[in-house]
Amino acid sequence: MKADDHELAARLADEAGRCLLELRARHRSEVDGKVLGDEGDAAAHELLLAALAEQRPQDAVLSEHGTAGPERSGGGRVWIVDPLDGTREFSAPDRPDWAVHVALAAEHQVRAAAVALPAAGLVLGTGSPPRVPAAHGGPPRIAVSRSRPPEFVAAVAAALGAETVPMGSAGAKISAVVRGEVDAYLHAGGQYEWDSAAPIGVARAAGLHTSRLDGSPLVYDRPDPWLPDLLVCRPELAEPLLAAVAAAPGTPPEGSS
Ligand SMILES: Nc1ncnc2c1ncn2[C@@H]1O[C@H](COP(=O)(O)O)[C@@H](OP(=O)(O)O)[C@H]1O
Repeated sequence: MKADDHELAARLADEAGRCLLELRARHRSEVDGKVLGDEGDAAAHELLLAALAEQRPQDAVLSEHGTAGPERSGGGRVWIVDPLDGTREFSAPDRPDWAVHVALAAEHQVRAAAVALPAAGLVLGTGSPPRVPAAHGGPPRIAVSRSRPPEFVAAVAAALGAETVPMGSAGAKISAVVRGEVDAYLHAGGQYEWDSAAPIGVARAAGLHTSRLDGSPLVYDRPDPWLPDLLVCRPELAEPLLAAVAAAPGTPPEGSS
């Protein structure tokens, strides 16, 4: 770990977020959503890869849009980045639920991370971990994908007397747990390491529970970046949520990789 890895993660997430905001403002009325999303993905990816090549030339990089730097070597330093998480939401007018993810993993764990929420003017990072607000006291609120909520989530919510809150972007949903806007985020059905590495790093640093849906730890920098399910929640909800997931019909088989 270098002393300023936390600071670098936060600065790069912020810079990529500003680039995306500027692009979105400039092109909003001219191009369709798909083109805007593709341009945003490419611009933020190039910015992050150029900055990491300059600042950390000896580290490997795994981005949603390609790899760079030295080969990944089981457990070495690797930056896992998602230049634009929530591309669909970025491409829609005025939606705030999209994010930039920058994480550094070593020994298969996230060691430093930052998530920019550019539309909210926020960067959450491990350098000064956010404080999770006190529980709101009402029924638990579970964030789920807007477009692909897991089928079993209704049964899980019913078991806990919880309500579900559809939202885009894994980073925005995990940040919503960190910020106390919801109490949990549950995902199944598919995702890659870059979708969760940075926000999971921030959530852990903030003291939240993070795991796979079978309760096992989230492991990063594996040869195959497929990481299909996860749970982030307030610590007191982990046990009841994991039990409800295990009991719900149609949940992923244990340890599904
Ligand atoms: N079943 C699935 N398979 C692959 N990726 C998925 C997925 N469900 C969600 N994701 C990815 O996870 C991120 C958050 O999705 P959602 O908003 O539905 O929760 C999105 O990343 P990108 O926007 O970076 O592509 C999306 O592509």
